[in-house]
Amino acid sequence: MQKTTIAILGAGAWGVALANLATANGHQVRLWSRRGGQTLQTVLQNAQILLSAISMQGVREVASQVQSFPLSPTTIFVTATKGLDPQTTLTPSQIWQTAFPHHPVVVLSGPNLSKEIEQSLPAATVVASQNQAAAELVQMVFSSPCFRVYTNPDPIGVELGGTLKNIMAIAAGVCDGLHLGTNAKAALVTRGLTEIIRIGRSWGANTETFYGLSGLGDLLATCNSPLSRNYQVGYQMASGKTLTEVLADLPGTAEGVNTCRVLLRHAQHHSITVPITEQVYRLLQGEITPRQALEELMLRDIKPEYN
Ligand SMILES: NC(=O)c1ccc[n+]([C@@H]2O[C@H](COP(=O)([O-])OP(=O)(O)OC[C@H]3O[C@@H](n4cnc5c(N)ncnc54)[C@H](O)[C@@H]3O)[C@@H](O)[C@H]2O)c1
Ligand SMILES: O=P(O)(O)OC[C@H](O)CO
Repeated sequence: MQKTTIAILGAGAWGVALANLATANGHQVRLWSRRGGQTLQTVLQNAQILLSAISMQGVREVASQVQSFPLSPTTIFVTATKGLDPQTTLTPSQIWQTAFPHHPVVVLSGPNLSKEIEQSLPAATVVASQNQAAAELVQMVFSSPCFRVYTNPDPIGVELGGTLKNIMAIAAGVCDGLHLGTNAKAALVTRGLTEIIRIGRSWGANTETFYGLSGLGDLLATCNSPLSRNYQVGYQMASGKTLTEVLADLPGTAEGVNTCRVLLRHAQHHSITVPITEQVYRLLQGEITPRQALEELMLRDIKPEYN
């Protein structure tokens, strides 16, 4: 395929892993970090694809910085961030689309623990956009024998799958940290998926998307791997550490911590029942212990599985 010029914003674990995948395919990749190297203007010059792998806390600020520089009208935006904006509850793709209404925006999300991808272990992901041609171009850019990329027409569903599973991964870490067993973990992850779907539908996502790689796939990866920073938050809190202690030693960002707060606000505003999110929030706030969170979930009113 033709070689593409790609600007990757955010040189953290995920930005670097994605940069390596595109470089290995022969594309020209420029990586930007707020902590040095090339200027944003230089990195953006002639970029056909602008990929953001910035943590949620920086997305709005960086999107507004990018607005000050000239871009080709055909530049495709790709967002790989898994979070929700605390001020607006917008998703990262909604922020980029609002800032650049005439450009195609593609969401890249899936079961992608960066440490495994850096070792060239096999993995799959999803690129989702309402602009199919843009999604297909991004698919070509990143596909390789060890990284299989699927397209999907439901960007909000793909994005929310990756974002909401972080809260469930914190809960799964607690479950394993308390040694609650395989039955408990299966129940938690399955009810977690139900909760994700309930929220996702309120955002306009397709239910089916949550059964795919970016939903169930990412949920399984993150809830079962000690490589996940979100899982580590829950696991270490179950071992008696405070959130502050865990975050002090955590390598990189655990987006689920902030997502939980933003999501709970959204759920309360729209009267959506989110029992797992609620208990994770209270645990992160230091209001309850991991054991109390478990009791709260087990002692809820009994009910039909689906309603
Ligand atoms: N690491 C993974 O395995 C992985 C996989 C898929 C998706 N993600 C998602 O990708 C995003 C980044 O994750 P990561 O693991 O690379 O995190 P990280 O903490 O390693 O890196 C975050 C990057 O964002 C930058 N950043 C943060 N605030 C900024 C600001 N205000 N202005 C400019 N830059 C800012 C940091 O400098 C850093 O380069 C997260 O949303 C995460 O959920 C991570
Ligand atoms: O380390 P985490 O918990 O941010 O998870 C990384 C990816 O989102 C897994 O797909």
